Amino acid sequence: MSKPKVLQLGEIVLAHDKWEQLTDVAEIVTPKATNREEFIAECKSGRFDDVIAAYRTFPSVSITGIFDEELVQAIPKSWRFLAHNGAGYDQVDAHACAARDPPLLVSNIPTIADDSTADTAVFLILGALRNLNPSMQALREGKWKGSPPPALGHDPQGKTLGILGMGGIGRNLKVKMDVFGMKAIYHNRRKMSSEDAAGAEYVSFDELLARSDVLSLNLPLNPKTRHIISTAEFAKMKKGVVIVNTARGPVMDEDALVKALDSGHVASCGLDVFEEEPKVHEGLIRNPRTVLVPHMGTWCIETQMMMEEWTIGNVREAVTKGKLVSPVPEHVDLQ
Ligand SMILES: O=CC(=O)O
Repeated sequence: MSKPKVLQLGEIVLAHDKWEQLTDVAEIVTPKATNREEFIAECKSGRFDDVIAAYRTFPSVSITGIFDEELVQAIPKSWRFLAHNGAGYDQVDAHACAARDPPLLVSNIPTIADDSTADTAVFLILGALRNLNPSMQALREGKWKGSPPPALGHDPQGKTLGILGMGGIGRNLKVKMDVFGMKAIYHNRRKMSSEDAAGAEYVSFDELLARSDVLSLNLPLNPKTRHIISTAEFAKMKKGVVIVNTARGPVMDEDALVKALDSGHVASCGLDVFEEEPKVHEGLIRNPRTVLVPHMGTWCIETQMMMEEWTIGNVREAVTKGKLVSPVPEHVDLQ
């Protein structure tokens, strides 16, 4: 009897053994397509007709494009599960997937990415607060600290850390920054128990903007959070605020950020994510006070291994048991 098919969308970087073991229960197929148009044509050609589950990575969006209604309607009905290797699943329209008949059930990585993403935020907070970028750049250009030396930075001790989006990563970051003496406040749609918020103070959105010395964005990207930080929000912040984003680029209006940096209202920023990755706004590159990292939040061996193994676990569960281990919240009640 032939095995069910699993479609591989993107590379397996580390968990080769676990992926290989999947062939005990499934046949793995890979797309020939290199862009969305070709991928949709390949779906319609019948080549994926026996696929029941797919493994997908963030960069595989270059092959498939967003999993939106058009794509979800083009894939074969046999294809019932989509295991996403990542915490944020903004490249997948969970509502369009749920609305398909039968639904395309989606899973993500629930907590595995919390530590490494929060660690990246710690690095960006310290780098941006201490204004480390100009001297790092000067050193590589053979100019030691540069002449004149860069403006003095600030200590984190005693400063207020505002966390927009107190989920697993926000909470992890809060606990880590306690050690640096920062006082955390947060805003979510709903106030959490003190335990879930790790003791951070709940404030309104406007109060968060007004009180933060460092504002960290830790919320998912969706139509409601797109450009949640823009010109009007920057105007409500303290002069000299530091902005850190390890969530998704489009939660912040990058043009507005560049203007706020140029005017000096925002002192500096630390960014791991950008509005149009891999494109980076020229105004961020030319500004020496920005600390910029090309979406490396989870790019470390231990975390990548765990993320891949977890995602493969979701694929295996789909193939062998017809369900997912960690469906996205919108799909929990669908399986
Ligand atoms: O960006 C990384 C993730 O969503 O896991």
